Amino acid sequence: MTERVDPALGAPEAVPAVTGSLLAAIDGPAGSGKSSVARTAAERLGFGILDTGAAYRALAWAALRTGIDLDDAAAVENLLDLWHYDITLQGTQRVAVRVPAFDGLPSDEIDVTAEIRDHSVSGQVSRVSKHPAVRERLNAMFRTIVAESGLPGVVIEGRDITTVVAPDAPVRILLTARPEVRAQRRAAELPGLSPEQVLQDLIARDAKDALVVDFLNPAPGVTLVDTSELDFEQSVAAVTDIIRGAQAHQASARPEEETA
Ligand SMILES: Nc1ncnc2c1ncn2[C@@H]1O[C@H](COP(=O)(O)OP(=O)(O)OP(=O)(O)O)[C@@H](O)[C@H]1O
Ligand SMILES: Nc1ccn([C@@H]2O[C@H](COP(=O)(O)O)[C@@H](O)[C@H]2O)c(=O)n1
Repeated sequence: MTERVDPALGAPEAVPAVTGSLLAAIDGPAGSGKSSVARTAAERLGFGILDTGAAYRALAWAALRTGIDLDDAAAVENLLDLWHYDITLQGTQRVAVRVPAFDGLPSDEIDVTAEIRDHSVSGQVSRVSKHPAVRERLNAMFRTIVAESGLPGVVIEGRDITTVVAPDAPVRILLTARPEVRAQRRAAELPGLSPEQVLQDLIARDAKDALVVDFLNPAPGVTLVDTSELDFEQSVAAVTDIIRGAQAHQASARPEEETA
């Protein structure tokens, strides 16, 4: 399912509450398995998955392509006024942006699914995610996407989902692993880079991102899932078990609510 969202419509006062379907919020540092583990868990549960980092990456990609200064909050906000952003919540992930009226860019939608994972974007994305006003706009967009998804459940993953975007979600997980373990796993999918280089990059990005939000320590009520000693399947099972537990709890609480 593809959602087209205009962030300009997502001003804080216009944002629908994140209610209805079961929402599972997952945060974690770079390379902790948010995309892969959370996505597999969501698929097994029949839920949608909203990868919020993809929006920051797409915004950084668009800023780089249009030549604006990523450190200039007003310029990045102006870009948010002009772009359209699409992301799939189910099936193979597809991320697309349309940025009209910029030199050298076609006004039609561009599929950026692969390009936003490039090292050149990963290395610059923290420059757009550091702006509080940009975060507010994107957070409003995320809440709108979830509220309008019509899905029985959505897993939403990022850095500040358990604390800022959906602090009332019935499931809130901080997914983590030791930096060396994360670097080893990430290096296995990036043959050109050594684990040492990947570790340096991960640590540098986490340090920049941690200046803005805390995704290294679980907030009160957030369940810590450390996968350092777990394989992929065990990690997925840990996450799905927590979500299934919340589903069962919600189902058992519902008849009481209805008769109250
Ligand atoms: N428990 C695990 N055991 C083995 N490999 C794992 C485990 N968890 C994640 N991985 C692998 O680690 C790599 C990084 O995971 P992933 O891309 O999902 O992290 P991420 O948190 O989304 O990273 P980023 O924030 O940089 O986008 C992937 O290759 C994934 O398959
Ligand atoms: N909720 C979020 C999600 C992401 N970011 C920023 O985006 C970058 C890319 O995120 P990935 O999950 O794809 O690694 C990340 O480094 C942050 O700068 C964010 O700020 N908040």
